[in-house]
Amino acid sequence: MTHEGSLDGNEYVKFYTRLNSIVLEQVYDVTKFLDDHPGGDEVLLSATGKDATDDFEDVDHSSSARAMMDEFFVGEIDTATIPSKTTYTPPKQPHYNQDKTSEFIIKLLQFLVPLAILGVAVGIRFYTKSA
Ligand code: HEM
Repeated sequence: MTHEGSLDGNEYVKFYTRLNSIVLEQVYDVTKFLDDHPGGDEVLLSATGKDATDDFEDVDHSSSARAMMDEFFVGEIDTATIPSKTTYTPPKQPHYNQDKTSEFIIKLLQFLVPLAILGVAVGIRFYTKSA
């Protein structure tokens, strides 16, 4: 499960908090709450894609704030499935022919073959004329 990305084509922002021990984490999508959050959108954005438990608790949110969270609850994820590091995989490059030798030979043939045909034609004409 990704922590930031696109859901049904709409951008969404999520953070998650610890729930009973460290096995499961609760994921919240706060995209629609960004503009309405009394603490501002910047703190929410800074808490996305990571465990925001401490950030959330540090503020000492009221019980009504905690009740509001249900609205943005997405689901639970197994911490074991969260990658500790996201590795960058570059997009696949089109395959370029690194070996330029075959390209050179083709170019050379494109030049030499018509020349050879012309040579043969001239040769034939020359010999048939003299005969
Ligand atoms: C779905 C998640 C969240 C909800 C529903 C929520 C809701 C609220 C609400 C209702 C308040 C007004 C004060 C109160 O009633 O406690 C508030 C304030 C605040 N919240 Fe959140 N919050 C959420 C997540 C977060 C997170 C993840 C952070 C930190 C990264 C954060 C940081 C703050 C801050 C800094 C304030 C301002 C406190 C102040 O001015 O005294 N909130 N939030």
